Amino acid sequence: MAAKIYTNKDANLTSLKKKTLAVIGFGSQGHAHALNLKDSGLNVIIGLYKKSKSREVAQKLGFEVMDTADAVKAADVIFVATPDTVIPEVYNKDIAPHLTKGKTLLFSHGFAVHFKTIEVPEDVDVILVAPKGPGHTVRSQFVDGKGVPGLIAVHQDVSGKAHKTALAWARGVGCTRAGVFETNFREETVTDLFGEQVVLCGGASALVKAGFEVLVEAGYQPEMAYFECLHELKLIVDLMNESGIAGMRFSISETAEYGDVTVGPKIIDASVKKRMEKQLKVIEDGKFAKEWTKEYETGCKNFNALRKEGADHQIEKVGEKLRSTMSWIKQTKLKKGASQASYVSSSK
Ligand SMILES: NC(=O)C1=CN([C@@H]2O[C@H](COP(=O)(O)OP(=O)(O)OC[C@H]3O[C@@H](n4cnc5c(N)ncnc54)[C@H](OP(=O)(O)O)[C@@H]3O)[C@@H](O)[C@H]2O)C=CC1
Ligand SMILES: CC[C@](O)(C(C)=O)C(=O)O
Repeated sequence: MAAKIYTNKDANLTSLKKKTLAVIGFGSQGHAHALNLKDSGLNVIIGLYKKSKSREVAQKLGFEVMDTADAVKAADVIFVATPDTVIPEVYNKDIAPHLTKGKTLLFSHGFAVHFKTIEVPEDVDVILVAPKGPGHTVRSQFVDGKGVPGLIAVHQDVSGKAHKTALAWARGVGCTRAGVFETNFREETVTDLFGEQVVLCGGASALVKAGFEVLVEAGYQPEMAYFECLHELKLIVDLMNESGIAGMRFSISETAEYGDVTVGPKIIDASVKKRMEKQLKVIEDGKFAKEWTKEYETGCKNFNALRKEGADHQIEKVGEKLRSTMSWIKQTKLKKGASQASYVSSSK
């Protein structure tokens, strides 16, 4: 049987009305859920640590900001929106001690629960609402009257209402405008990690950079390489997003289409697929989660070096120059150390 896709007609906000919703962390997902839920008419408070750079941003946006433990005490539903690696310390210190019977714990990624970096008590509901898009897009789409599709899952249903709560939250953040699909924590966690590593973030950026480098190293202008390998990628992906790969092929030239179907599979060939399968196993058996947790716990030395290498790449400098003439492209100047929530689409 085909899986049900929930939309606005299947979901209402009733089970969240008269409840206090705490969003712990005010970063990419946190600010988006908090603002969208508030604009949906719900009562949202923010929990942060004392020195958080996002306290002031959240206050300016009209939220009551509390210390994490106080927000957990005051709330009926607690959305844990801190980085996955930080969840264990925040959870053990400020969340778990105040998780009384009847409360609901909510995540937007199943990492901590599935890989058991935390232990949840038996007497609370544990649910997942995972928008399938970056937090800033969850907010900007909502402000535009649209929504990012999402996943819901129930890990623990003590109240018998966990599914309803998840659907109501998905409605409040705008996901049911686009479509919500039910899954479980394992499937969400594994597929999300696979997608972001192999295709969406890791795969796409490595493909773009490799194409850029091949052209530049062969003596072509970096500007040409940028347009061909990065700028136009969005335009092609937009067509795929609107009407599938077949729809994209309808718009491109026949010459491009012939090259697409004959050359593409030689570049992304069976050996690439084999490595994808291998990475899926690494994710499934928890090796990736272990590696990432260890990297975080030992100071992120390798991660920071790779981040710097990426930020210093020639493609970033060329891109900044070329984007400056296209006023309709949002010119986000990323300030090191700034709150994720400082790049925010305004309230309705
Ligand atoms: N980024 C995304 O689009 C997506 C994220 N997710 C999931 O959402 C969750 C949050 O990730 P993301 O939004 O990227 O996180 P961010 O890094 O953008 O934001 C994390 C927030 O947590 C705050 N924080 C850090 N330490 C603490 C603490 N000890 N107590 C309270 N708050 C703290 C940070 O404070 P400060 O502001 O001071 O830095 C920040 O506000 C993760 O589970 C992630 O997997 C799921 C789907 C997509
Ligand atoms: C693609 C990255 C993502 O999985 C997402 C925006 O959904 C993430 O965790 O940030």
